[in-house]
Amino acid sequence: MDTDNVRIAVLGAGSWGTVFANIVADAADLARERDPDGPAAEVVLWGRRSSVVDAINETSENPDYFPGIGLNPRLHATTDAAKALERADVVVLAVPSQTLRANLMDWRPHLREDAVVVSLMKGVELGTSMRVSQIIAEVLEYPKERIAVVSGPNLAREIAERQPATAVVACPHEETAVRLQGLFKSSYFRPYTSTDLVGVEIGGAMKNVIGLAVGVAEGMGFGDNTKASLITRGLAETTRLAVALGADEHTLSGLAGMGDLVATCSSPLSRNRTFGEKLGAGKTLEQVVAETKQTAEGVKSSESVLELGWANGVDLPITEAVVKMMHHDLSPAEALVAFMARTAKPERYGV
Ligand SMILES: NC(=O)c1ccc[n+]([C@@H]2O[C@H](COP(=O)([O-])OP(=O)(O)OC[C@H]3O[C@@H](n4cnc5c(N)ncnc54)[C@H](O)[C@@H]3O)[C@@H](O)[C@H]2O)c1
Ligand SMILES: O=P(O)(O)OC[C@H](O)CO
Repeated sequence: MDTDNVRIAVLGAGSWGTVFANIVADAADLARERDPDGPAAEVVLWGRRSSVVDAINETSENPDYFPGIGLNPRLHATTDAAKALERADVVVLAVPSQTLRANLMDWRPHLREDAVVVSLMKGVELGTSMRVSQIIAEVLEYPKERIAVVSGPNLAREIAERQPATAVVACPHEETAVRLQGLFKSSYFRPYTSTDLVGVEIGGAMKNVIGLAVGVAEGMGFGDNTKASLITRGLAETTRLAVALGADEHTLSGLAGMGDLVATCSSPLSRNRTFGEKLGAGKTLEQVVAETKQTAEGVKSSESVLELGWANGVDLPITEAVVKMMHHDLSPAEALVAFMARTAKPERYGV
């Protein structure tokens, strides 16, 4: 991949795809401002719905997700995936993790053979327990040098408002991560690089599951001690799984681990935390599902994460409680009793 006149396609015009495309367009403007004769990046956003795509092109706004927030006027959108992917050097994926495999099969014929593919997704596939980068590698048959992930404390709405934020761009091939970092760095978005793809992806997927648990605690009326306990033990659980899968434990105390966990578990903007909160406050699962219009990845990924834990001999008690509440009719009150009755242990993350 060359950074000269790079064409970037962002696939998925939901909340994060829209905001990320905007970051990249703003980053390109900044690069142009600094070096008017230098290379220029061009960004195109693919969305399913023509009403959203038309609004972005005509008003530089995504009225469904961020009414009233101006997007970069250079950001162009299309409903034609083939057109978005035409000549795209970098393809950024922002659809729900559970639909990705089918989406990639459709998009595969239009992808350039040498494109770099970047996942913004925070989930683990049901049925296979594959991380998103593994799905990409399998479906597209791309080498690891051309598959990257961006993750971190990135609540889309705050970044739509151009509030300062940080993230991690991870790729086992450091050179790719550094090139992407250059393309994604704007005045308000600061990406760091990492080569620990596994740690970054597991951190992103598991913070959604722990966010659900913290939301349930919030909904049940518990205070900060309970939430801090879940966050801290949630991080221990996340680290345990990530390390068992080959990650560096330090990644989990970074932005894609603790950083994202804290943002998700503290913020009313988090869909996962909000989902859990409604359940904890007494709504039925059916009611909460019906009210949730956007992707709350942790609901489905809790099951695949738990299976990943079982397959690797890793105990994931918070994840297990979440799975029982989300999929096996265990009430939040019953989950709490079972959780607190567990055998006493030392604090180390490894147990
Ligand atoms: N929203 C955030 O703050 C945020 C931040 C970082 C990462 N993420 C991650 O980004 C990913 C996308 O989340 P989002 O927040 O943009 O979700 P969203 O629900 O806001 O948007 C999802 C998008 O995918 C589209 N979509 C749904 N089903 C589809 C299908 N079958 N085929 C193709 N497209 C489909 C929707 O139309 C929508 O445009 C998730 O993995 C999420 O965890 C979200
Ligand atoms: O709204 P959530 O719970 O999907 O979280 C959004 C981002 O992943 C926070 O970093």
